[in-house]
Amino acid sequence: MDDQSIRVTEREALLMHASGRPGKLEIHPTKPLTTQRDLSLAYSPGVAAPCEQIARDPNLAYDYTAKGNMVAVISNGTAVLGLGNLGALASKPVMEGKAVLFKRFADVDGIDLEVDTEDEEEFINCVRFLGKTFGGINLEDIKAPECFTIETRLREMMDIPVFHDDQHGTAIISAAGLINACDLTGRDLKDVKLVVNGAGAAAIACCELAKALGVKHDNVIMCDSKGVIYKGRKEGMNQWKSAHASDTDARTLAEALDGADAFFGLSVKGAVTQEMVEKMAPKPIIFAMANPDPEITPEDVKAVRSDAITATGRSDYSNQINNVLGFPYIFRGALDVRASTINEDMKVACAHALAELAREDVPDEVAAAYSGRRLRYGPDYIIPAPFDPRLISSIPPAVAEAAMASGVARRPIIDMDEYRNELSARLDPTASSLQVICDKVRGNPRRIVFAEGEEEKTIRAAYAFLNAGYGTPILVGREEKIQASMKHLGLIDAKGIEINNSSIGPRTREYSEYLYRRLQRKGALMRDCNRWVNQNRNIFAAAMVACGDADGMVSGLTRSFYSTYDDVARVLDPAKEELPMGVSIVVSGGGHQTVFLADTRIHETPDALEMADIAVAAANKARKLGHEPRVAFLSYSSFSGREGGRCEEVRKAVEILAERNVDFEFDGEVTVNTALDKEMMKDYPFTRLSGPANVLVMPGLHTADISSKLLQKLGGGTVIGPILMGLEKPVQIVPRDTTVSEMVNMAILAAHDAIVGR
Ligand SMILES: NC(=O)C1=CN([C@@H]2O[C@H](COP(=O)(O)OP(=O)(O)OC[C@H]3O[C@@H](n4cnc5c(N)ncnc54)[C@H](OP(=O)(O)O)[C@@H]3O)[C@@H](O)[C@H]2O)C=CC1
Ligand SMILES: CC(=O)C(=O)O
Ligand SMILES: [Mg+2]
Repeated sequence: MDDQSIRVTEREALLMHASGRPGKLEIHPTKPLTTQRDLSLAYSPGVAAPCEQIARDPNLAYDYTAKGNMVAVISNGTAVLGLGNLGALASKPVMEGKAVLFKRFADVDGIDLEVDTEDEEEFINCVRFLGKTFGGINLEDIKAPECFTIETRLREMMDIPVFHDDQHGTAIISAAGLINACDLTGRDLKDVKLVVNGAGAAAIACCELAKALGVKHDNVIMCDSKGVIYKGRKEGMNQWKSAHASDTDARTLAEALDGADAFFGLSVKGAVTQEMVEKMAPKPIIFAMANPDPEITPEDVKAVRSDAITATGRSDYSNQINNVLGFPYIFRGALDVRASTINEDMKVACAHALAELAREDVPDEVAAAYSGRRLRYGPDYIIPAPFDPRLISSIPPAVAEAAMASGVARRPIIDMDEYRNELSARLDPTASSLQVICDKVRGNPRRIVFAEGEEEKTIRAAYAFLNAGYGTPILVGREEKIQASMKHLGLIDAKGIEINNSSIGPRTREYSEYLYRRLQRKGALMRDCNRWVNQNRNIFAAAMVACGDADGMVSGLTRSFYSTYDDVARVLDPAKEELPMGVSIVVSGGGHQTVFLADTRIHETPDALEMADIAVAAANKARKLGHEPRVAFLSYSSFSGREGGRCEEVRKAVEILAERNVDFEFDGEVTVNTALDKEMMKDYPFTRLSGPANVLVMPGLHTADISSKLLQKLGGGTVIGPILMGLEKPVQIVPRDTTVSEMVNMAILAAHDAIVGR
């Protein structure tokens, strides 16, 4: 794996799938269902009205139901990744995964359906009769040759796009990669000698699209498990393989690869050896796309051919040729024009759009996300990376335009620029920004000390932090106890974790002296400092950070926030001209609305000046995470003019900010329902806020803390934080009910602060 690789263990993957609500999906209603009236509208009797309308005009299903944004991911589990025929049920984790990728990358509502039959006819009937429910059908992991007949017949029968992702998704991405790899190695597609290993769903489709783009039939050799598919071969053949049989003397993959320019691996792990690669033409193009393990690893290629361009299907190497770059965006474009099908023109348009995007200058936000990697068009960057936020606004328009031009769009898009804007707004910038943060930390690993190092949750978080490549975790605690816990937890290969016992650590004396210098005139004796450093793990950890032995610290699992914070405050000061405070990020609406709440940590009853400072710091944080801040100072009334009490204090904060000439919108005092509602805001046409607020400055800590926790417990949103800000060194204090993932996230945020400053 390359320097940026994120390693995950089997155990971590199982824990992730089993934690909380099992699996990766749940369903959220989009309409309120709280009152009798809601029920009467959404269900009987109200629901009769849309039913009757749709019975009269089936197109209205797109207006009155979720059909138009819903894609079924359907499999029978006969070719699960490269793992073989695992059956319908065992394919469910992959299908759930594809469904969440639809949502994450293109805001398409994916739902997985596992159909328990290997009988073609039964499968076809099942999908066909379910078809009315969906705007599109994504067939997945169905083995060849049945997949060809199944898809062809369903496409004939159904009036919505039916797309076998392993065929066409893979074909589109590999074609985009091939176009660019040829460009970089000075080859013309018509001269490329291509070897395809595998003759199943993915391989046949990749080969067909490559030929459609200009690769000559006579220049392609396809192999399957029995070797080269040559003209006249009888064994293990079918009509789809026959169409690609070549006139060649080569009989083995090794013979086929001798002198070949390019290789597509769509077969199984380890099918290619270094000796085979050695015999390929200069600057060979090697796409080893079997999942999860490629036909040959990039390391093995590099050891024998430093001139090769390599790609795999995995996210932990450069050049990921995986259909995740295609299916979310292809369906997005197809659904948005209500395409009746996904045709060749749409696929070719998608391949070209991907290839072109990789050649464009990579904007800072994307470059930051992959810091450490060379993200300039070249051998290590032939195809956009999956987290590139430009994909959503670049690929669906190309697909939609091709659908319109080829006459399969049932609702053409009139204003393409407007459409691009709508597409960008579909992605929650918080998710992309957090990804940027994670990748930045992986490119600049840091040392993070976990004060409660003997706790199982902490040990698991440290292990995950290490394995994901974020840096070196330091656990404060007794070595034997931590080692025993690691053994009990089955955490192997944890060599990169450091353990530091506060009472016998090599630098304990320096830490005590440091503390004494700070506190000697504040009533502390040297022996107090010795005792604190030896016995209080928060003080010890904070001293490590203060003395430069760690870049940041995480604690909070076993004690209340305030007792942890008080310990830390004995060792570390607020940053110069900054106010220590907490910001909680609330992501709701299925990831489509993000608000920042502040101060959720420190100031019990902030005065006007403090509220103004809190607003500035929270607005900066929002901006760093990709949101243009609109700050609302909250209260229980809107622009009431009430004198005295909190309302007046809040209004004063607004006045202070007005005098400061800040570069973001703000206003108040305002109630939270007005602040978040464009319509209610219209009652106050004079307000400085041009849209719903996304930074909410709370009038006091009680309301801040209670509302953020209520949102977390009852609101169905995700609450990140509170993130502690304004200390001279990065410290994060997690809530006692934190999860391992949240703890890792906090460690990442501490590491990120250490890299970029707070
Ligand atoms: N990176 C990506 O985006 C994608 C990657 N893939 C990967 O491609 C592979 C195939 O998937 P898919 O087409 O859906 O599966 P299929 O079951 O349809 O096809 C598998 C093919 O692999 C061939 N094969 C098996 N072992 C060997 C071998 N040792 N040498 C040569 N060929 C062999 C089989 O040969 P035979 O016909 O003789 O049985 C068959 O033709 C998987 O590893 C999958 O993960 C698939 C889709 C997307
Ligand atoms: C990526 C994918 O779809 C597969 O490997 O089957
Ligand atoms: Mg697949």
